[in-house]
Amino acid sequence: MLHSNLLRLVARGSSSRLMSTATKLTTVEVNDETGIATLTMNRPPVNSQNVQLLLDLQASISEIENNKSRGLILTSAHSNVFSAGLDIFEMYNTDVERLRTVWTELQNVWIALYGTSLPTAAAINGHAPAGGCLLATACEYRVMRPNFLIGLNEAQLGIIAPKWLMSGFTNVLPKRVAERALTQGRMFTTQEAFEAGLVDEIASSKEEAVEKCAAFIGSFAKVNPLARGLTKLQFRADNIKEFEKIREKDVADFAALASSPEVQKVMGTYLENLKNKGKK
Ligand SMILES: CC/C=C\C/C=C\C/C=C\CC/C=C/CC(=O)SCCNC(=O)CCNC(=O)[C@H](O)C(C)(C)COP(=O)(O)OP(=O)(O)OC[C@H]1O[C@@H](n2cnc3c(N)ncnc32)[C@H](O)[C@@H]1OP(=O)(O)O
Repeated sequence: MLHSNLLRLVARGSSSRLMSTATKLTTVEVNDETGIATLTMNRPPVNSQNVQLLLDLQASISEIENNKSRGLILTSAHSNVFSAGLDIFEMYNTDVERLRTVWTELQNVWIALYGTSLPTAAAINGHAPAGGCLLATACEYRVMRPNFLIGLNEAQLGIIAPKWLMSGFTNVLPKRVAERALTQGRMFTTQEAFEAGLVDEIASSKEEAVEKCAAFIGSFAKVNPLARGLTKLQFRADNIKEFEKIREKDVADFAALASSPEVQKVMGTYLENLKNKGKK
Protein backbone atom coordinates (compact mmCIF):
# COMPACT_ATOMS: atom_id res chain seq x y z
CA MET A 1 0.00 0.00 0.00
CA LEU A 2 1.29 3.37 -0.89
CA HIS A 3 1.71 5.55 2.14
CA SER A 4 0.13 8.94 1.53
CA ASN A 5 3.38 10.62 2.45
CA LEU A 6 5.34 8.68 -0.09
CA LEU A 7 5.92 10.23 -3.50
CA ARG A 8 2.24 10.49 -4.24
CA LEU A 9 2.15 11.47 -7.87
CA VAL A 10 -0.72 13.71 -8.69
CA ALA A 11 -1.39 14.58 -12.29
CA ARG A 12 -1.10 18.33 -12.80
CA GLY A 13 -1.63 19.07 -16.46
CA SER A 14 0.30 17.02 -18.93
CA SER A 15 3.80 17.94 -17.98
CA SER A 16 4.30 18.33 -14.27
CA ARG A 17 4.12 16.17 -11.21
CA LEU A 18 3.28 17.32 -7.73
CA MET A 19 5.50 15.20 -5.56
CA SER A 20 4.02 15.03 -2.12
CA THR A 21 6.90 15.03 0.29
CA ALA A 22 6.69 13.84 3.86
CA THR A 23 5.91 17.44 4.68
CA LYS A 24 2.99 19.80 4.87
CA LEU A 25 4.37 23.32 4.75
CA THR A 26 6.24 22.90 1.47
CA THR A 27 5.40 21.28 -1.84
CA VAL A 28 7.67 20.09 -4.62
CA GLU A 29 6.48 20.10 -8.21
CA VAL A 30 8.70 18.76 -10.96
CA ASN A 31 8.19 19.90 -14.54
CA ASP A 32 8.47 16.78 -16.68
CA GLU A 33 9.65 18.70 -19.74
CA THR A 34 12.42 20.72 -18.10
CA GLY A 35 13.20 18.47 -15.13
CA ILE A 36 13.20 21.57 -12.90
CA ALA A 37 11.65 21.35 -9.43
CA THR A 38 9.63 24.18 -7.90
CA LEU A 39 9.75 24.22 -4.13
CA THR A 40 6.85 26.24 -2.72
CA MET A 41 6.64 27.48 0.86
CA ASN A 42 3.08 27.35 2.13
CA ARG A 43 2.74 28.46 5.72
CA PRO A 44 -0.03 31.09 5.80
CA PRO A 45 -0.20 33.98 6.15
CA VAL A 46 3.45 35.05 5.63
CA ASN A 47 5.66 31.92 5.54
CA SER A 48 7.21 32.87 8.86
CA GLN A 49 9.91 30.30 9.45
CA ASN A 50 9.01 28.14 12.42
CA VAL A 51 10.89 24.92 13.14
CA GLN A 52 8.39 22.87 11.12
CA LEU A 53 8.78 25.01 7.98
CA LEU A 54 12.57 24.90 8.36
CA LEU A 55 12.48 21.09 8.65
CA ASP A 56 10.11 20.80 5.69
CA LEU A 57 12.37 22.99 3.56
CA GLN A 58 15.32 20.72 4.36
CA ALA A 59 13.32 17.60 3.49
CA SER A 60 12.20 19.14 0.19
CA ILE A 61 15.72 20.23 -0.77
CA SER A 62 16.98 16.67 -0.10
CA GLU A 63 14.10 15.24 -2.11
CA ILE A 64 14.94 17.50 -5.07
CA GLU A 65 18.61 16.54 -4.86
CA ASN A 66 17.73 12.85 -4.71
CA ASN A 67 15.18 12.85 -7.52
CA LYS A 68 17.80 14.11 -9.98
CA SER A 69 16.00 17.33 -10.81
CA ARG A 70 17.93 19.71 -13.05
CA GLY A 71 17.46 22.64 -10.76
CA LEU A 72 15.46 24.16 -7.93
CA ILE A 73 13.18 27.19 -7.94
CA LEU A 74 12.15 28.48 -4.52
CA THR A 75 8.90 30.41 -4.26
CA SER A 76 5.89 31.12 -2.05
CA ALA A 77 2.25 30.07 -2.23
CA HIS A 78 1.13 33.49 -0.98
CA SER A 79 0.25 36.50 -3.06
CA ASN A 80 2.31 39.19 -1.32
CA VAL A 81 4.95 37.57 0.89
CA PHE A 82 7.86 35.35 -0.11
CA SER A 83 8.82 34.80 3.54
CA ALA A 84 8.64 37.06 6.61
CA GLY A 85 11.78 35.47 8.07
CA LEU A 86 11.96 33.68 11.37
CA ASP A 87 8.70 33.19 13.24
CA ILE A 88 9.10 35.74 16.01
CA PHE A 89 6.22 34.19 17.98
CA GLU A 90 8.22 30.99 18.23
CA MET A 91 11.21 32.86 19.68
CA TYR A 92 9.22 34.88 22.20
CA ASN A 93 8.66 33.72 25.79
CA THR A 94 10.20 30.35 25.15
CA ASP A 95 13.03 28.26 26.60
CA VAL A 96 16.67 28.26 25.58
CA GLU A 97 16.41 24.73 24.13
CA ARG A 98 13.69 25.84 21.71
CA LEU A 99 15.79 28.84 20.67
CA ARG A 100 18.74 26.49 20.02
CA THR A 101 16.49 24.32 17.84
CA VAL A 102 15.16 27.30 15.87
CA TRP A 103 18.66 28.53 15.10
CA THR A 104 20.09 25.09 14.35
CA GLU A 105 17.32 24.43 11.82
CA LEU A 106 17.78 27.87 10.23
CA GLN A 107 21.49 27.06 9.84
CA ASN A 108 20.60 23.65 8.39
CA VAL A 109 18.27 25.12 5.77
CA TRP A 110 20.78 27.77 4.81
CA ILE A 111 23.64 25.33 4.33
CA ALA A 112 21.40 22.90 2.41
CA LEU A 113 20.37 25.65 -0.02
CA TYR A 114 23.62 27.61 -0.18
CA GLY A 115 25.72 24.46 -0.43
CA THR A 116 23.74 22.45 -2.99
CA SER A 117 25.51 21.81 -6.28
CA LEU A 118 22.15 22.08 -8.11
CA PRO A 119 21.35 25.31 -9.95
CA THR A 120 19.04 27.36 -7.70
CA ALA A 121 16.84 30.40 -8.29
CA ALA A 122 14.30 32.31 -6.20
CA ALA A 123 11.00 33.52 -7.68
CA ILE A 124 10.40 36.26 -5.09
CA ASN A 125 6.67 36.88 -5.42
CA GLY A 126 6.34 39.13 -2.36
CA HIS A 127 8.19 40.72 0.56
CA ALA A 128 11.41 39.04 1.65
CA PRO A 129 12.71 40.56 4.89
CA ALA A 130 15.46 39.02 7.06
CA GLY A 131 15.26 35.20 6.88
CA GLY A 132 13.25 35.61 3.63
CA CYS A 133 16.17 37.53 2.11
CA LEU A 134 18.54 34.90 3.55
CA LEU A 135 16.81 32.14 1.56
CA ALA A 136 16.63 34.24 -1.62
CA THR A 137 20.32 35.16 -1.45
CA ALA A 138 21.34 31.56 -0.80
CA CYS A 139 20.10 30.92 -4.36
CA GLU A 140 22.17 31.72 -7.45
CA TYR A 141 19.57 33.88 -9.19
CA ARG A 142 16.66 36.06 -8.11
CA VAL A 143 13.59 37.29 -9.98
CA MET A 144 11.22 39.56 -8.05
CA ARG A 145 7.73 40.99 -8.54
CA PRO A 146 7.42 44.80 -8.42
CA ASN A 147 6.58 46.93 -5.40
CA PHE A 148 7.79 44.60 -2.66
CA LEU A 149 10.64 44.88 -0.17
CA ILE A 150 13.74 42.75 0.33
CA GLY A 151 16.70 43.09 2.68
CA LEU A 152 18.39 42.21 5.92
CA ASN A 153 16.76 44.54 8.43
CA GLU A 154 18.44 43.16 11.55
CA ALA A 155 20.36 46.37 12.36
CA GLN A 156 17.02 48.24 12.37
CA LEU A 157 15.88 45.85 15.09
CA GLY A 158 19.05 46.37 17.11
CA ILE A 159 20.26 42.86 16.30
CA ILE A 160 23.58 41.80 14.81
CA ALA A 161 23.25 39.11 12.16
CA PRO A 162 26.17 36.64 12.07
CA LYS A 163 28.54 36.66 9.12
CA TRP A 164 27.21 33.45 7.51
CA LEU A 165 23.71 34.94 7.46
CA MET A 166 25.06 37.93 5.52
CA SER A 167 27.27 35.93 3.19
CA GLY A 168 24.75 35.32 0.37
CA PHE A 169 23.95 39.03 0.49
CA THR A 170 27.61 40.05 0.41
CA ASN A 171 28.21 37.59 -2.47
CA VAL A 172 25.83 39.43 -4.75
CA LEU A 173 26.41 43.08 -3.85
CA PRO A 174 29.54 45.18 -4.12
CA LYS A 175 31.20 45.31 -0.67
CA ARG A 176 30.56 49.01 -0.20
CA VAL A 177 26.85 48.69 -1.05
CA ALA A 178 26.47 45.62 1.18
CA GLU A 179 28.20 47.28 4.14
CA ARG A 180 25.99 50.35 3.91
CA ALA A 181 22.79 48.33 3.49
CA LEU A 182 23.63 46.01 6.40
CA THR A 183 24.63 48.82 8.75
CA GLN A 184 21.42 50.67 7.87
CA GLY A 185 19.26 47.54 8.04
CA ARG A 186 18.01 48.75 4.66
CA MET A 187 14.98 47.24 2.96
CA PHE A 188 15.23 47.65 -0.82
CA THR A 189 12.21 48.10 -3.06
CA THR A 190 12.14 45.71 -6.01
CA GLN A 191 13.40 48.47 -8.31
CA GLU A 192 16.21 49.45 -5.92
CA ALA A 193 17.18 45.80 -5.46
CA PHE A 194 17.34 45.38 -9.24
CA GLU A 195 19.47 48.51 -9.70
CA ALA A 196 21.86 47.42 -6.92
CA GLY A 197 22.15 43.84 -8.25
CA LEU A 198 20.42 42.21 -5.31
CA VAL A 199 17.85 40.81 -7.74
CA ASP A 200 18.67 39.84 -11.31
CA GLU A 201 15.34 40.46 -13.02
CA ILE A 202 11.89 41.89 -12.37
CA ALA A 203 8.78 39.96 -13.45
CA SER A 204 5.20 41.20 -13.49
CA SER A 205 3.66 37.96 -12.19
CA LYS A 206 4.66 34.88 -10.22
CA GLU A 207 4.32 32.76 -13.38
CA GLU A 208 6.69 35.05 -15.26
CA ALA A 209 9.12 34.99 -12.31
CA VAL A 210 9.12 31.18 -12.33
CA GLU A 211 9.62 31.16 -16.12
CA LYS A 212 12.59 33.51 -15.85
CA CYS A 213 14.09 31.34 -13.09
CA ALA A 214 13.59 28.28 -15.32
CA ALA A 215 15.33 30.10 -18.20
CA PHE A 216 18.30 30.83 -15.90
CA ILE A 217 18.51 27.17 -14.88
CA GLY A 218 18.08 26.18 -18.55
CA SER A 219 21.15 28.27 -19.41
CA PHE A 220 23.25 25.43 -17.91
CA ALA A 221 21.72 22.79 -20.19
CA LYS A 222 24.91 22.34 -22.19
CA VAL A 223 27.28 22.55 -19.22
CA ASN A 224 28.56 19.41 -17.55
CA PRO A 225 26.59 19.28 -14.26
CA LEU A 226 29.53 17.96 -12.22
CA ALA A 227 31.86 20.67 -13.49
CA ARG A 228 29.15 23.28 -12.93
CA GLY A 229 28.39 22.14 -9.40
CA LEU A 230 32.02 21.90 -8.32
CA THR A 231 32.78 25.32 -9.78
CA LYS A 232 29.83 26.81 -7.85
CA LEU A 233 31.00 25.18 -4.63
CA GLN A 234 34.54 26.48 -5.10
CA PHE A 235 33.09 29.99 -5.08
CA ARG A 236 31.16 29.23 -1.90
CA ALA A 237 33.78 27.10 -0.12
CA ASP A 238 35.33 29.88 1.99
CA ASN A 239 31.97 30.96 3.42
CA ILE A 240 30.96 27.35 4.03
CA LYS A 241 34.26 26.50 5.80
CA GLU A 242 34.05 29.58 7.95
CA PHE A 243 30.45 28.73 8.86
CA GLU A 244 31.32 25.11 9.74
CA LYS A 245 34.01 26.34 12.15
CA ILE A 246 31.63 28.51 14.14
CA ARG A 247 28.24 26.81 13.74
CA GLU A 248 28.03 25.39 17.27
CA LYS A 249 29.23 28.54 18.97
CA ASP A 250 26.82 30.47 16.77
CA VAL A 251 23.88 28.45 18.14
CA ALA A 252 25.01 29.12 21.71
CA ASP A 253 25.51 32.83 20.98
CA PHE A 254 22.09 33.13 19.35
CA ALA A 255 20.32 31.30 22.21
CA ALA A 256 22.05 33.51 24.80
CA LEU A 257 21.22 36.69 22.89
CA ALA A 258 17.64 35.82 21.96
CA SER A 259 16.80 34.69 25.51
CA SER A 260 18.22 37.83 27.12
CA PRO A 261 15.61 40.10 28.73
CA GLU A 262 16.64 43.00 26.46
CA VAL A 263 16.09 41.08 23.22
CA GLN A 264 12.91 39.45 24.55
CA LYS A 265 11.63 42.95 25.24
CA VAL A 266 12.47 44.03 21.67
CA MET A 267 10.61 40.99 20.34
CA GLY A 268 7.57 41.70 22.54
CA THR A 269 7.35 45.31 21.33
CA TYR A 270 7.92 44.21 17.74
CA LEU A 271 5.13 41.65 17.95
CA GLU A 272 2.76 44.20 19.50
CA ASN A 273 3.50 46.57 16.60
CA LEU A 274 2.90 43.83 14.05
CA LYS A 275 -0.44 42.94 15.69
CA ASN A 276 -1.52 46.58 15.97
CA LYS A 277 -0.60 47.19 12.34
CA GLY A 278 -3.24 44.60 11.41
CA LYS A 279 -5.90 46.54 13.40
CA LYS A 280 -5.22 49.89 11.67
C1 LIG B 1 12.31 41.08 15.94
C2 LIG B 1 13.30 39.99 15.96
C3 LIG B 1 13.92 40.05 17.24
C4 LIG B 1 14.82 39.27 17.70
C5 LIG B 1 15.50 38.10 17.07
C6 LIG B 1 16.35 37.54 18.14
C7 LIG B 1 17.65 37.39 18.12
C8 LIG B 1 18.34 37.58 16.90
C9 LIG B 1 19.78 37.58 16.86
C10 LIG B 1 20.36 37.48 15.63
C11 LIG B 1 19.52 37.02 14.51
C12 LIG B 1 19.15 37.91 13.47
C13 LIG B 1 18.35 37.16 12.44
C14 LIG B 1 17.01 37.24 12.38
C15 LIG B 1 16.32 36.56 11.28
C16 LIG B 1 14.86 36.86 11.16
O1 LIG B 1 14.31 36.43 10.20
S1 LIG B 1 14.02 37.74 12.38
C17 LIG B 1 12.39 38.04 11.65
C18 LIG B 1 12.37 39.38 11.01
N1 LIG B 1 11.16 39.54 10.22
C19 LIG B 1 10.58 40.70 10.07
O2 LIG B 1 11.02 41.70 10.59
C20 LIG B 1 9.31 40.74 9.22
C21 LIG B 1 8.13 41.19 9.99
N2 LIG B 1 6.94 41.20 9.16
C22 LIG B 1 6.67 42.16 8.27
O3 LIG B 1 7.43 43.08 8.06
C23 LIG B 1 5.37 42.05 7.54
O4 LIG B 1 4.55 41.16 8.22
C24 LIG B 1 5.49 41.58 6.07
C25 LIG B 1 6.13 42.72 5.23
C26 LIG B 1 6.33 40.31 5.94
C27 LIG B 1 4.08 41.29 5.48
O5 LIG B 1 3.26 42.41 5.64
P1 LIG B 1 1.67 42.24 5.50
O6 LIG B 1 1.35 41.48 4.27
O7 LIG B 1 1.09 43.62 5.63
O8 LIG B 1 1.25 41.29 6.69
P2 LIG B 1 1.13 41.65 8.25
O9 LIG B 1 2.26 42.50 8.69
O10 LIG B 1 -0.26 42.17 8.50
O11 LIG B 1 1.32 40.23 8.90
C28 LIG B 1 0.32 39.22 8.77
C29 LIG B 1 0.37 38.33 9.99
O12 LIG B 1 1.64 37.68 10.04
C30 LIG B 1 2.28 37.92 11.30
N3 LIG B 1 3.74 38.01 11.08
C31 LIG B 1 4.37 38.81 10.21
N4 LIG B 1 5.71 38.59 10.26
C32 LIG B 1 5.91 37.63 11.19
C33 LIG B 1 7.07 36.97 11.70
N5 LIG B 1 8.30 37.23 11.24
N6 LIG B 1 6.89 36.03 12.65
C34 LIG B 1 5.65 35.72 13.10
N7 LIG B 1 4.51 36.31 12.66
C35 LIG B 1 4.64 37.25 11.71
C36 LIG B 1 1.69 39.25 11.76
O13 LIG B 1 1.81 39.38 13.15
C37 LIG B 1 0.26 39.12 11.30
O14 LIG B 1 -0.40 38.30 12.22
P3 LIG B 1 -1.96 38.57 12.58
O15 LIG B 1 -2.69 38.45 11.31
O16 LIG B 1 -1.99 39.98 13.15
O17 LIG B 1 -2.27 37.54 13.59
